Amino acid sequence: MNTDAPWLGVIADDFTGASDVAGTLAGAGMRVVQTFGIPDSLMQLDNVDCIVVSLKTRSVPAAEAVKESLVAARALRSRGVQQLYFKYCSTFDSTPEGNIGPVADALRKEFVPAGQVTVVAPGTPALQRTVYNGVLFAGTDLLQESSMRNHPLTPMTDSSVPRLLQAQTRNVVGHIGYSVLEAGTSAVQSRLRSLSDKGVHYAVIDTLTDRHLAVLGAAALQHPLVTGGSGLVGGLAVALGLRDTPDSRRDARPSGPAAVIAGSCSEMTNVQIDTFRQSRPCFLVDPVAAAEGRDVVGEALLFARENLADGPILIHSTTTPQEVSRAQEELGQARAAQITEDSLSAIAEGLVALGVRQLIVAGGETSGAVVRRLGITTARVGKEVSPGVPWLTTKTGPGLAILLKSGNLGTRTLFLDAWEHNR
Ligand SMILES: Nc1ncnc2c1ncn2[C@@H]1O[C@H](COP(=O)(O)OP(=O)(O)O)[C@@H](O)[C@H]1O
Ligand SMILES: O=C(O)[C@@H](O)C(=O)COP(=O)(O)O
Repeated sequence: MNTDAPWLGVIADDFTGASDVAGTLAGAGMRVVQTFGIPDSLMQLDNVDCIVVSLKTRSVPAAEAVKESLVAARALRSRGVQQLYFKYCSTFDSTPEGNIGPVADALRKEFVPAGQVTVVAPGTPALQRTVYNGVLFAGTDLLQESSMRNHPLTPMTDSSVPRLLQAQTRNVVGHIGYSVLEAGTSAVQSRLRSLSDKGVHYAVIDTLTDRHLAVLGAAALQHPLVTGGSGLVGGLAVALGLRDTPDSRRDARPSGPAAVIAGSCSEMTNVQIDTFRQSRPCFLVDPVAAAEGRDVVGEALLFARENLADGPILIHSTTTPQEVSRAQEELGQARAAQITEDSLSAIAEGLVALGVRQLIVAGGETSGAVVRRLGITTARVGKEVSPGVPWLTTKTGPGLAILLKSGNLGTRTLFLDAWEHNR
């Protein structure tokens, strides 16, 4: 695609979710740039098909999330993007107050013609997230019975997407079942029109397969605003017919000393750390000890100095749900998260000063804290190591190959073998 203006402008509510969507678009042959924070008008973002803006708005107060998302959307529109995409988690990570509903409401109000329904499609089959009769599944588990029920910041205890969204908005939430998706694009378009005519503002869409997402992508291609997980951007790309345009994957990526920083307490991150630990050294950062005044940053960097020369190292606060509860009881949820994020981002800064040039960060909030601390504002999106997990090459801040891993994404050996994909 060679028009001057980018086709798609994505507003992602966390940094790993942004990487996920950026990797999906790059995998579909798009030229993608990922920004961390809102791009100002001077930022060079030329010759791209998609701009993915990473925000850290999933767990902040709703009013703040709305304000930032609107500014991001306006910045994207001022660069001529044809379609806006609000990317939230495939497990609909949110609280009863938001922030998915309030942000979507605000974007609708400014960018969607009155009376047009907006698509809501968290389902991302490539990540084993499917929506059936409006109910969200993570693999074979109902969302509320999956490990997401124990998330430190956004525990998910209901699986019904219409019910979750309706609690967050005064707008009317409807649903389109998978049989309509099976019937094809015209059937979906006509059902979307009929929901609009009935005064419905949001249509939660069943998505069980990539074929459903391709059908939905074709049906929603002309919508000024689309919302969902990373699956639907793949559907839009298929509908647009884009394949194999020259992309950024030939960028030379930095190599050199390698480290993992993990603040994600998700099930898969725990498994990935257990796998790494069998052959490589790990260091645990305890937020309670940090709150008591222990120099966890200094200790972690001493560990790094002693081990970096031998190969990748891992520094984590990742722990079991029981240990997270213990820290939260001691410090409060917000303070435990803040201390952890502050410690891990200071450690990341120290690691870069020690010469680390390949960095994996596990966890969306954690990635937000680390990337901000390192002063990185843009990155070119490259090879996916596994679905939703691409290497990025920083264009500002320290020259790094950086991989931002969502809590539950990636294979169990990711921390050991991702480095081979950074070539
Ligand atoms: N040991 C811990 N105790 C309490 N909170 C923690 C601990 N380790 C990490 N956290 C916090 O849990 C949150 C994990 O969220 P995030 O980084 O987005 O991971 P994920 O991608 O798995 O959702 C972060 O705010 C992090 O600071
Ligand atoms: O949609 C997804 O599953 C991911 O892109 C995502 O947003 C995951 O968030 P974190 O688990 O908080 O990294």
